[in-house]
Amino acid sequence: MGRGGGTTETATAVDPTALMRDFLRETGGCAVLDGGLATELEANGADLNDPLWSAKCLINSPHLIRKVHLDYLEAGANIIITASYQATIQGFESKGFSTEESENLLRKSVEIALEAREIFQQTRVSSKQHPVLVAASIGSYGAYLADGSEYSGDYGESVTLETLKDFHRRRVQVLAEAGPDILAFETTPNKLEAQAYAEILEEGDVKIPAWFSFNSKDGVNVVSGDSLLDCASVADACSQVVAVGINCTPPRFIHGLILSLKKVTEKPILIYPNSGERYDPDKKEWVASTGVPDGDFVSYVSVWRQAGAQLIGGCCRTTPNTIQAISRSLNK
Ligand SMILES: C[S+](C)CC[C@H](N)C(=O)O
Ligand SMILES: N[C@@H](CCS)C(=O)O
Ligand SMILES: [Zn+2]
Repeated sequence: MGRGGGTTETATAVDPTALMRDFLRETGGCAVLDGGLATELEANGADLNDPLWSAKCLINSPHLIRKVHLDYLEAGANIIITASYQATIQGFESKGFSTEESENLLRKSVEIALEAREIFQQTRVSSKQHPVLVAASIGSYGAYLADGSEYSGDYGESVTLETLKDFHRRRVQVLAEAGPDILAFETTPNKLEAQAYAEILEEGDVKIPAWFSFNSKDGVNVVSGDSLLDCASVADACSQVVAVGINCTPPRFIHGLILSLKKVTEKPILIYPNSGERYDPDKKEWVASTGVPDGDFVSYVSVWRQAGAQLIGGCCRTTPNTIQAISRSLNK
C-alpha cells in the first residue's frame, strides 16, 4: 500500500481495526487530517457552482486536485481525503456520462490521491517518518441533491433505508476497490444514512475499514435533530468502522461533541471542523462574517486532543495554513 512505514497490510485483511491501531501507533497516538478540499480547490481557481460541486474537478481539472492533496501533505497531513464527496454514479450520469465512465471517474478520485502520496513520498527530504493514509470520501445522499440538504438531513418520507442503500452501494464498492486505505463516510446528517452505510458494510463485499463522521449545528444533535449518541452508536456497533467523529461543524461545538462521543464509543475519535462560516446552498457560497480565523481555530486543538480526539484536521474553508498550524500545535 506504500503508506510509508506500515507493517500491517496482512493484518488489515483479517482485522479491520489493525489499520487504524497501527497507523496511530506510527503517528505517536494522534494524526493530522487534511483540510477543506473543495474550498481549497476554489481558492486555486476552480468554479464549483455546479451540482457536482468538487467532483466537477475530476472531469475538468484533476491536476488541481493533485496539487491540493500535495499542499496538504506538505502542510503535515497524515490523511488525505479524495475528491469523491459529491461524486456519484447518478450525478455523473445526469451529466451524460455512461455508467462505465461514471465509475471510472470515481476510481480516478482515488488514483489522484494515491499519485499525490507517491509523489510526496518520493520527493520528501526529511527522514522523519510520516505515514500517509488515503481516505475515499463518501458524501451523503443530501450532498448529491446539491441543495445543501447535508445540513438539514431532511430527505422526506419517501426516502427509506433501502433507497439510501441502493443509492450508495455500487459507489461504495467501486471506491473501495480502487485502492484507498479507508472509506470516509463524512458530513453524515442523520441516523438513517448511518444505518444504510453500516448495512452496506455488513453485506460483506467491502473489504476495507471505514470511519463515520457526522455534522452538527447545535453542538448536541446531528443536523437532522437525530441524537448524536444514537448515530455514533450505529457506528460503534459496526465492526468495520474504526473511527467515529464530527466534521463540517463549527469549532465552538467540537469540545462538547467529543465528550458526547466518548459516552458511546471507545473507537478513535476524529474531528475536522469547518471554519465556522455558514454555507448558502443557493449561491453555493460561504457567508464569511462569522468565520473563525485560523489562529483562533488552532487555539482549540490542544483542548480537543486532551478531550480524546486522536485524528484532527479541518473541513470546509480551512486551508493548508490551518493544517500546518494544527500539525505544529500537536508537535508533529
Ligand atoms: C458540504 S456542502 C458545502 C457541499 C456542497 C453542497 N452539497 C452543494 O452542492 O451545494
Ligand atoms: N471532504 C470534503 C468534505 C466536504 S463537507 C471536502 O473537504 O470538500
Ligand atoms: Zn465540509
